[in-house]
Amino acid sequence: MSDIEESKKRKHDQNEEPSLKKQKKEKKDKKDKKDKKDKKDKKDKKEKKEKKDKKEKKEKKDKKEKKDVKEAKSNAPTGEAKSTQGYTQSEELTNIPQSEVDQFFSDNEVKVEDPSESSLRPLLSFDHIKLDKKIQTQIAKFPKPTPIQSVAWPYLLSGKDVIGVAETGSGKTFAFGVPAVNNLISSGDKASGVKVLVVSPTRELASQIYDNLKILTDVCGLSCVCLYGGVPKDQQRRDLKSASIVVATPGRLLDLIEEGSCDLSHVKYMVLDEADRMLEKGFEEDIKRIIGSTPKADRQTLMFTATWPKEVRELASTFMNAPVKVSIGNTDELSANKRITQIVEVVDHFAKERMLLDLLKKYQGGSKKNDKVLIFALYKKEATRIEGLLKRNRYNVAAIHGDLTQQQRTAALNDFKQGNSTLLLATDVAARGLDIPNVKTVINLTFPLTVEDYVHRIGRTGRAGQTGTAHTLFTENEKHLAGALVNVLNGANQPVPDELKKFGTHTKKKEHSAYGAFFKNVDMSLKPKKKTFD
Ligand SMILES: Nc1ncnc2c1ncn2[C@@H]1O[C@H](COP(=O)(O)OP(=O)(O)OP(=O)(O)O)[C@@H](O)[C@H]1O
Repeated sequence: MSDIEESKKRKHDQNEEPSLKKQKKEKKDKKDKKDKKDKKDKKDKKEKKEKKDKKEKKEKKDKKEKKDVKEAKSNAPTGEAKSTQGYTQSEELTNIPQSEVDQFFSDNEVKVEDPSESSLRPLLSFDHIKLDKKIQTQIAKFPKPTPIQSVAWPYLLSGKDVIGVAETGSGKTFAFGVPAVNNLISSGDKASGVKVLVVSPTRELASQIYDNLKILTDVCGLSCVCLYGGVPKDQQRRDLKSASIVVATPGRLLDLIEEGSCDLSHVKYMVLDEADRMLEKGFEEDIKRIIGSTPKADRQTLMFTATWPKEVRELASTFMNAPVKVSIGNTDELSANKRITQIVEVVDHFAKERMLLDLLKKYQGGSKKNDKVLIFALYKKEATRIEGLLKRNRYNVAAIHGDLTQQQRTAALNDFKQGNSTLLLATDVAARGLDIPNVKTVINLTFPLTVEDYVHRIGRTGRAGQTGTAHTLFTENEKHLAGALVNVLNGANQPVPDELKKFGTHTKKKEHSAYGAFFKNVDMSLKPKKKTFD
C-alpha cells in the first residue's frame, strides 16, 4: 500500500471510528444496564425469598408454640413451670415432653380430680423433685417413685388435701410419709408439739407405718412415737413429750387425749390410712373425736386406701378441704391387684378343713416347703381351732388374732416376716396394710364379711411389683357376696367358676337406717355376727 492509500485508509478509519465506538458503547451500556437490572432483580428476589422464609419460619414457630400451650392445657397436667405453696416444679420436669406425661397417665390409668385445677405434673423420676437431702438419700434405694407417689407428692408438697387410692402394695405409706416429713422440715417449725398425725385401724399396721417413718425421721433428727393398745401407757406418755410425729390406733390415742397426755392442737398434717375402714361404723365416732381435737384451719388432711366405696366418700368430704383425688387404676369399681392369680372354689362348708390340708400340700409341698403361706379365718374361735388342726398335722404355724396378747401377736408376725415360720394363720386383723415380704400364697379358708376385705386380704401377696396366688374356699353361706366377687374376678381377668355364677350376680345394696347403703355386702337375714378380729 502506498503512503497516500495508507493515509486515506487511516482517514477513513478515523472517520469510521466514532460511529462504531458509539455503537459499541451503546451496546455495552445496554448490557451493563441489563446486568445491573438482572443483578438487582436477583437480589430483590433473594431478599424477598429470605423475607418470606423468615416469615414462614416465624409463623411456624408461633403456631407450634400456640399448639404446645394448647396441648398442655387440654391434657392435664401441663408442662408450664408450676409454683404453688411449698412446691416448685423443677426445670427437668417442665422440660419433659407432654407426650411422655400423657403416656404415664394412660399406662398407669391415672386419674386426678383437682377442684383448683392446679394440674401438677407427675414426677417421672426422683430427680424431678427437690426433697430434703437426707430424705432423698433414704428413698434413693428405690429405682423410681411408684405411680401413687409420682402423682400425689406434688399436691401434698403444695399443701393440698389429698384422697389417694391405689392398689394394695403400691407404696402408699411413703406416698403420704415422705411429704409428711419433708413438709415438717421445710416449714422450719422448731416449736415442740405434735405436727403430724397418722391414724391406722390395727396395732400391727400402726407399728409398720411407724417403722417406715422412722427410716426418715431418724436421719432428720425428728421424733416419732407409736401409740396403740395392749401395751403399757407409761413409755408412750414419755415419748409423746418430745414427739412431733404420732402414729396411732384410735382407741389408745383417744385414751391419751382424754387424760391430757396427747395434745393435737398443733397438728398440721393428718392422715387416715386405710381410710374407708376408718370411716366405717365402729370407727366413725372415734375418728370424729380425734379430728375434733386437731385444728380445722391450716390442717392438711389425707385419706389413703386401696378400696374407696362410694358409701364413705360423702363422710370423708366433711373432714376435708377441696381435696384432690388421685387414683391409680380403675378405682370407681372395686378392683384387685392384677398380678395376683385368683382361684375360687365353691365347696361344702364341712369339707373346708380337709381341703385346707390338701392346699398346704399343693402350696408348700416338696421344693415349695419354704414358700410363705398366709391363711385367713374369719373369727378368732375358728382361728384357734384351725391352729390346733395345723399343729396336730405338724405344721409350724404362727397366729395373729384377738385372743392372743399383743406380745404374742407381735412375735408371730415378726417370725413370719423374718421367715422363721412359713405359715401364718390370721383373722382380718392382718387383712389390711401389712407388708410381709415374699408371701407367695393367701388362702381364704372362710370368706370375709365384705368383698373390700377380700381385696385387702389377697393384697398381702403380689406386693411391690411381685406376683402371687390367692386361693379362696367359698361356701353357700357367703352366696350374698357372690355377685360382688364375680365383678372383682372379671375386673382382674380371672376365671369365674360356674358354681359361683350359679349363686347369681345380684349385688343389691342393703340399706342401713343410720349408714345408708354401707352394709351393701352384708346379708341382714343372717344371724348377726360380731366382728371381733382385733
Ligand atoms: N418407690 C418405690 N419403689 C419400689 N418399692 C417401693 C417404693 N415405695 C415403697 N416401696 C415398697 O413397696 C412395698 C409396699 O408398700 P406399702 O406397704 O406402702 O404399700 P401400700 O400401698 O400401703 O399397701 P396396702 O394397700 O396393702 O396398705 C413396701 O415394701 C415398700 O417398702
